[in-house]
Amino acid sequence: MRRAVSEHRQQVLDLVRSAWQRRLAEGRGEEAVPLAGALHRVLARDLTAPVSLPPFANSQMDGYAVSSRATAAGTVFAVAPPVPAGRAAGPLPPGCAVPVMTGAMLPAGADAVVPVEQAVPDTFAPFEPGRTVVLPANVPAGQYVRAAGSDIAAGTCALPAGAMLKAGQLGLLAALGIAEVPVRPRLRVLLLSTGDEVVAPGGTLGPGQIYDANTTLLSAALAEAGCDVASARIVADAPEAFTRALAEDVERLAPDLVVSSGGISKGAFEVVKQALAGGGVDFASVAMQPGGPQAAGTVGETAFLGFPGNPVSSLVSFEMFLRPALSSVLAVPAPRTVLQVPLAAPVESPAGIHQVRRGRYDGAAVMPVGGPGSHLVHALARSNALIQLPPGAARREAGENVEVWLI
Ligand SMILES: Nc1nc2c(c(=O)[nH]1)N[C@H]1C(S)=C(S)[C@@H](COP(=O)(O)OP(=O)(O)OC[C@H]3O[C@@H](n4cnc5c(N)ncnc54)[C@H](O)[C@@H]3O)O[C@H]1N2
Ligand code: MOO
Repeated sequence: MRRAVSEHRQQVLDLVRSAWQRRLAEGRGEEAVPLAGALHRVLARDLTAPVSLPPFANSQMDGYAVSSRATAAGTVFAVAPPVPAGRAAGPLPPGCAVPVMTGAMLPAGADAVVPVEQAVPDTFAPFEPGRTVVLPANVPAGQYVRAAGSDIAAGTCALPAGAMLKAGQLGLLAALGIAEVPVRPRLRVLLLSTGDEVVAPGGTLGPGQIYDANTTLLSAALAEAGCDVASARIVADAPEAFTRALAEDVERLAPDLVVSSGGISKGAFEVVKQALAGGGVDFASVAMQPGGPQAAGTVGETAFLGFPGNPVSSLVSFEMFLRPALSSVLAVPAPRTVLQVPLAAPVESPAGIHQVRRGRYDGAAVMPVGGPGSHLVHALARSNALIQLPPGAARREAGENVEVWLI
């Protein structure tokens, strides 16, 4: 009896949730990272602004700082010495306009700025005593002034716990002078790619050997999803070697989750199955293609997921089971965008199985790329969408709407 996709997804979700709760219970729920290393991390707690932004009233334009009240009475002003950037402005002398450049501190007593284009003359000349400038009458108070604290006031919440730190958020923290950020830890994952036939890229292939795609593919998928891939290596097709490598790496790296690829189906040399069957890991056949063979459970106290060896099966397993669990438990990564879009060409899928085809979505329709085969990495690389074909229909016609996940 094949296991439903939903049932396996629930098991993976439960495993990830327990792994995460275990991590939090050990008091490893927060870490401090330098601002420069905080991209795509999640804020662990509310951050309060230590200073106001802007920190002082400053000019929004290159122009003349004036007292708005003085512009009601007269339009000719003596030009005072300019305020250099990064220096404190002195008080506004009576009857004067002070040249200020964008961002310069406003002199005390000035409450408005007239852009230089609205002045006569309309360009700045080097400072010289005795120069005058004509400004428009009745300049409104506050014109082109960026008031202190008008963006954020010191002592208020700058970012809430759970905020994803992207360019805008990191820019705010930098502007606030915050150099170190408390972030949630990443799920620590250990990756083991099994197979006597697989050789690391750059190595020499012997007869019957292929390059190891899964270590790179799954490391990238996990990293993109915000996980910390603590170690990723190839393990030979020998159960003792696998058990030893697993025990060593778990001891050394204390991962929250172990992910393996290969060695879980029906062959004579299924290393993961041979090493772990009869323990805390279930070996199941999920009604999904690719990604039918699946393993899930715990090794000791560590969560364990075994993905099938075919590279597309590995990635589809990650997308269908692990990634949604990470989104749900850790709030990172953001769930995939799901769309209902018309098929650009008909597709057939086996009865009773949830098939996941790769496709290219062009903004209007999705075109299946390559066939259903789970070895088709070139087709995968040309795709930007997973086409979900749940059991129920053996054939979908061009123009029929299907669910796609943008990847
Ligand atoms: N009699 C049956 N045979 C198979 C079944 C089945 O139900 N009955 N299921 C098939 C399905 S579906 C899949 S998927 C695979 C899964 O097999 P395993 O997870 O045991 O994986 P392996 O046999 O180790 O490898 C499968 C395939 O993938 C290649 N591979 C493995 N690792 C890598 C890697 N790191 N980089 C690139 N390619 C890799 C490997 O050479 C094989 O071609 O089983 C089917 N068989
Ligand atoms: O389920 Mo396998 O993953 O067809 O290729």
